Amino acid sequence: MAEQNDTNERTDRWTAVDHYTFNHLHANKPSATPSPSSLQHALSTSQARGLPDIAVSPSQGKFLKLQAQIARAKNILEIGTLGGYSTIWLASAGPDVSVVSIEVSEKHAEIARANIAHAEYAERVDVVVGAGLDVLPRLVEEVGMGRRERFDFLFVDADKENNWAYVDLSLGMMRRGAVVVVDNVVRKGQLARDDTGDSRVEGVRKLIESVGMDDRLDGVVLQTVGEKSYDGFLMAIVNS
Ligand SMILES: C[S@@+](CC[C@H](N)C(=O)[O-])C[C@H]1O[C@@H](n2cnc3c(N)ncnc32)[C@H](O)[C@@H]1O
Repeated sequence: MAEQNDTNERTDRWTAVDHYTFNHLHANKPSATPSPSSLQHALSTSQARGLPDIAVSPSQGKFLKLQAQIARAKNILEIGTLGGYSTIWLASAGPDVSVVSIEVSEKHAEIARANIAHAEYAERVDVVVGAGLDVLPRLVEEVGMGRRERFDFLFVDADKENNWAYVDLSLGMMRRGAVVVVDNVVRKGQLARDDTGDSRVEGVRKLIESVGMDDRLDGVVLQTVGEKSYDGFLMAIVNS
């Protein structure tokens, strides 16, 4: 029965709503930023180069852009670049926005840089190749030495096992009132189970429980459905 979704898989209805709304609110709008053609280019070159189809959806990308604008973010940190699709959305939050995006794969980073350049954001985006756990301490040191500004916005979308380590490390270089967004935290509802044996679910549970115990952060999880199935974001604000 079409209206039911017992397996939590994507449905045509969720996809149709995403397409309908995104087409009206962005893709068919002449003034849309980033340009729909640059977004499509990023997705099609990523697919042609064999990257997995695990970028945020168009509507989720726009949500990230709007969240960054609401936070008046100028310095954005992203962990997990893939082909640069979400990076392009984040860079589009304003002409004075800079993005540092950390990616462990040299190949992904190379594709991302080309996609970001095609979208005309290369001057404001630095794709850093390396494992998040190696790169973040270097950035913390640079911020501590005053060689780099504090970040206003963090988007975490890499290996889920290290979600909390990424947020914990990044807090040392974020300003008070900064926003943290972590993708893929609901995982088709597996989040509420403690017996999955899935290290990614365990990574997300550690994130949720750690944020809940940490007075530096105030957070919430929003469940989402859409063309990328049933999942959700953790959003938090940095209190201190
Ligand atoms: C879900 S994809 C990112 C999607 C991208 N944020 C988007 O929406 O367009 C996850 C990316 O994280 C990268 N990654 C995995 N482990 C990592 C690590 N330890 N450090 C940095 N990046 C990592 C993967 O290579 C992959 O490109």
